[in-house]
Amino acid sequence: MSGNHSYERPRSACAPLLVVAAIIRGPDGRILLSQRPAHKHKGGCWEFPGGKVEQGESLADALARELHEELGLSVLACQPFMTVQHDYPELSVRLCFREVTAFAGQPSGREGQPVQWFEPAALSELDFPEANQPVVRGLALPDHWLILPSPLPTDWHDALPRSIQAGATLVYLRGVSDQQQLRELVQCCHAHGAQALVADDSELAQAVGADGVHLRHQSALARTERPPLPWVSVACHDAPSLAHAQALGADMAVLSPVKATPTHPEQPGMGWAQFQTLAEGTPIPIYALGGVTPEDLSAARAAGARGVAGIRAFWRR
Ligand SMILES: Nc1nc2c([nH]c(=O)n2[C@H]2C[C@H](O)[C@@H](COP(=O)(O)OP(=O)(O)OP(=O)(O)O)O2)c(=O)[nH]1
Repeated sequence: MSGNHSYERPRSACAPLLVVAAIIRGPDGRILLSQRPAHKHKGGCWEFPGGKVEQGESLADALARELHEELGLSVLACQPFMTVQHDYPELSVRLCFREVTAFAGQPSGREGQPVQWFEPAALSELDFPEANQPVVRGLALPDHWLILPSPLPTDWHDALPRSIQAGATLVYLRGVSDQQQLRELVQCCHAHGAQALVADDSELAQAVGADGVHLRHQSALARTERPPLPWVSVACHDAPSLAHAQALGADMAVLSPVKATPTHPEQPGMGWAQFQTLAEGTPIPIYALGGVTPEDLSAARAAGARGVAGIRAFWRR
């Protein structure tokens, strides 16, 4: 603990500092960041432009005010991205990220701060405040995640590319035991710009050229270390499994069931309110699964999800 630090305050004594921060993409897909002034908390780090929400102010009003003051931009439309709670030793923050989908004006650092557009792939190399890590990971992930129907439909050569083109650029190749067929599925994913995960087995993932593994619930609980692959996802159902996913250093978690599904009608699902409580308490990108469709994306993001995942509703015949 940094006992004499000027930001110090007893953590339990007050609510976290509420901050709103913007993901702003230019027409070419680059992302706008500003550099924090040296004298401020996390000085010198790159940040998503934004700042503290004032007493009685809505998140949308705070975002509009901050982007106008700091960058000279007018926000025309925005939507929730992720919400991250983080305890710095000296300060707890609740960062509400918003994706600005339309804006007017040419951004400039109106408070003298450096402002720069970055390629999304360059973000992982930058020095950000620690609280931003889940968002930086989340920006490299898609809104939709496809779980392969099992048994594999015979028309998969047509349906898989169509499903990827519809937005599911992350595909979990489950239920396929034939290595040659898995290899073909991975190649099909890569040829159409998607990344592919296989269940649990890192050696199998490497053998078939997949990008990572999706750890099923029991398999994740049996592990104490992250598999050595670029992408690791974990199937979660509750707070302990999400905490375990975080401890493993997973890049994302799939939290289910949100709603009842045709295959498990007896399970009512946790609903969006419980989903939100669990998702916002876990600093990794979370996907909503269980009775959700691509049309649930807005509801899922409003509840703190990075995106939505599913089987049949995401499979384009
Ligand atoms: N804006 C922003 N703040 C972040 C990010 N990540 C992160 O941990 N923070 C923290 C740093 C600060 O403790 C807090 C933001 O407070 P701030 O002091 O910058 O807010 P502000 O712009 O209203 O500043 P001021 O008017 O008081 O000078 O949130 C981020 O990506 N963007």
